[in-house]
Amino acid sequence: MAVYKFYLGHRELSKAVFEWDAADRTALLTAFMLMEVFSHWLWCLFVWYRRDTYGAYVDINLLYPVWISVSIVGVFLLWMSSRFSPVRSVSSNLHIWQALIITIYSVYITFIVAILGHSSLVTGVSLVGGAMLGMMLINRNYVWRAFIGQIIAILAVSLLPYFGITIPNLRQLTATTLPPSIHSYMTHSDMTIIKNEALTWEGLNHLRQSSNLLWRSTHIYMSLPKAIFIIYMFRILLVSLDDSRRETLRHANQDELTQLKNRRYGLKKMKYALATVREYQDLSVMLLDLDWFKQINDNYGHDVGDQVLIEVSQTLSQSLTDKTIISRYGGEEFLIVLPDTKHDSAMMIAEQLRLNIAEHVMKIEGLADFNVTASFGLYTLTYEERACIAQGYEKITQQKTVARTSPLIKPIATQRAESQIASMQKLPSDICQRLISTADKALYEAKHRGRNQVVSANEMWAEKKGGKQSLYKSR
Ligand SMILES: Nc1nc2c(ncn2[C@@H]2O[C@H](COP(=O)(O)OP(=O)(O)OP(=O)(O)O)[C@@H](O)[C@H]2O)c(=O)[nH]1
Repeated sequence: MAVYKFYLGHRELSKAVFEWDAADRTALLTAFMLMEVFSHWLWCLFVWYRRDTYGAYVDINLLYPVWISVSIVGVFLLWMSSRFSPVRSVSSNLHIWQALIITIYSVYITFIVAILGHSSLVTGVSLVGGAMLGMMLINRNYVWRAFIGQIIAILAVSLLPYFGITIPNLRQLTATTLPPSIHSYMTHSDMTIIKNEALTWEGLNHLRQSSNLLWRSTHIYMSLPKAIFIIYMFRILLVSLDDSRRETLRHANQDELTQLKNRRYGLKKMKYALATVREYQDLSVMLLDLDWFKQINDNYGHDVGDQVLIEVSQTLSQSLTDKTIISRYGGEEFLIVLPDTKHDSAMMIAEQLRLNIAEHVMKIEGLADFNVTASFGLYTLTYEERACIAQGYEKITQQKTVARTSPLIKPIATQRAESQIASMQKLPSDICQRLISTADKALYEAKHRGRNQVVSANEMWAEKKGGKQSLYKSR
């Protein structure tokens, strides 16, 4: 078993523990149980060693059978943990062992809780913490059943005295206050002390305080280390969950080959950029497509094609700022969104990118150096056009809303909610697609004009005769 890996940091350890196979995790849980049982055994030893002092608060006659029971459970768990290697190969056996271990532990903990006088601290930590730890390490169904069984058993043990059944208890009862008439409040053991010795008020008080101190310390000793350990394990689990969540998100948003954002995430970021663009800010969109990329694949092979895609992606990332949204839109096509960028600046950026790609020399082992080029289609959505689109869109939505609603006056809450929605949806939902398809038309034109160049859809429209063109009127 890989428990020796505790020298690892908690992040590494978390990975290691949760990647272990089921038999190792069961063995780890057994080791935890064993440590707990051993701590109980040490407590018995301590009380027995100081029996002259603690004999007044602990039932020493009962301590011996308890000690023997704790020892038997300890030896049994020790034997079980040594049996995991053979069990590992037969997985069905492992399930039986898991069920057995958790049942024995539940019965044992119920016994300890009852025999110690139903400490709420020990009960709480054992029930909740033990179940949490168990669920992290072994079959959750077994732990869940054991948890329910333990609750029923602890409830039963607590209620039995009300049905006249007395359960042996290690804790000797002592008076907790000094009433005016001592005899009517004394328990049997206190009465014995009073009969044998002349008990003073201070003596009784001392007895009460010492007893409380012993039992409180016992409950803390039996609960806190376990609670700290379980919280530590839980932290490890959460670290591991955080890591895997981050990893999943990274995979969901990133293109595996180029490490750029993927199409889905690029579009999501673009939508967000459009929703948060400020008044008087323009937004530019570029589509970039490598030229004659099929020939690269055909001439040099798919691996070289992949390498080209990686290097072009690196050139893009290195040439653009963090604010720019760069994503792999398709095979050899990239989508670049420049928030708060005017048309002229966007043209300059695109031209610079084109040069950077064209000047980058592909050095591939076993092949002569070569260069690739790219064509660019660009479109800038100016704030004036955005305002026009938003206005037109608002009119349409208002008309639709009036047609749908009754002439009755709407409640203020509804009006407020509607105006909020309207302000959030200022632009039509297909705006991203429109922007991209407009940039795509410019890209097509760039290919048509001979490739390795930047074409702006805004300039294309300006050059065209016959009326003003715009994103929603250009068909
Ligand atoms: N190596 C590699 N090739 C890819 C990948 N994705 C798409 N391709 C290839 O990219 C090529 C694109 O070819 P075309 O669409 O004909 O474009 P082109 O050859 O670049 O020609 P133009 O765009 O007209 O300049 C196809 O052969 C695809 O198989 C990829 O991830 N890796």
